[in-house]
Amino acid sequence: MKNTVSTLLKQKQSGDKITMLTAYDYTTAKIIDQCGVNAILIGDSLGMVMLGYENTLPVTMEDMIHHTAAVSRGAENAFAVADMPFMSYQISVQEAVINAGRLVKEGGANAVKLEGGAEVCEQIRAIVNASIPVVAHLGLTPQSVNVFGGFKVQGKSLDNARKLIDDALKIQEAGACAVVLEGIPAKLADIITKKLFIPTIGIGAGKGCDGQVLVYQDMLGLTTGHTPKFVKRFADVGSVMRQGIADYINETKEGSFPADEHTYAIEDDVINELMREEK
Ligand SMILES: Nc1nc(=O)c2c([nH]1)NC[C@@H]1CN(c3ccc(C(=O)N[C@@H](CCC(=O)O)C(=O)O)cc3)CN21
Ligand SMILES: CC(C)C(=O)C(=O)O
Ligand SMILES: [Mg+2]
Repeated sequence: MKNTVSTLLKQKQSGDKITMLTAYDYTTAKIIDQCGVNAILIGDSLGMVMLGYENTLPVTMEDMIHHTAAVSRGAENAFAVADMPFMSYQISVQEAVINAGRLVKEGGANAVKLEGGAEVCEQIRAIVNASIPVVAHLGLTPQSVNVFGGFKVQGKSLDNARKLIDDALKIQEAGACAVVLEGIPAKLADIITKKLFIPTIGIGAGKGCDGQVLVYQDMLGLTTGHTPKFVKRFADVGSVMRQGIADYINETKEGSFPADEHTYAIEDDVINELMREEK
């Protein structure tokens, strides 16, 4: 059965932790969906993990629709949430509604996610009024990387923490159905989670949140280089891939691949006739 906004709300109420992972393509979405993950995020992190950009800022609406459509076709049960890319919702409320609508209409998303608090409440209200569920995103909001001066933990000072609590209440009041809390102290996330009736989904925000989200390449050991402190590697799929690819190279070079079982046969009289003609 397809998960919905009310499934997630009931999970908060009953204390059943919400699981969310990112996906950017059909094959991966299908595996994640079949495992029983509650929600799939088509994150604008795709700019970094799928397209190789330095940050999420270059990601376009076309990129998001392309990947969201692929994931939606694989998300049979999981609630599919699509990120609104940088500059697709900041300029005006009208543009925000148009772009949210495209992610649902052309991408098949069940909800959209956008970054920010008080400053995007008008957009949240308008998108929700258009019958599109909105997930908010507070704390280390990666689209603000140039303001933060890097991917830095937020909400450590009293003023900043107060602002985040206030933003959380405001986005809830504006109609958000859930909120991602990213890169904030666990004890602050606990306070916000207790104050809100909508579910909080944490990434680098501790175990007190109503759910967790991770980028799947991070949790499966597919990403290299610096990984944020909040990443746990649940498997080392990167090593499995490297070994499989090394074996393919070796067996192809030495001639043991392809074997008879990977090869198509032809009737003897057909091949004999062909060979006679070739002589
Ligand atoms: N692969 C991947 N995983 C993610 O979680 C992710 C992306 N990409 N791209 C979009 C954003 C960017 N994110 C990031 C990226 C880096 C840090 C990071 O390195 N943080 C420091 C915090 C240092 C501090 O302020 O104390 C860390 O060391 O954890 C955090 C979030 C989260 N998102
Ligand atoms: C890290 C998550 C929350 C995200 O916004 C993304 O993957 O883009
Ligand atoms: Mg994102």
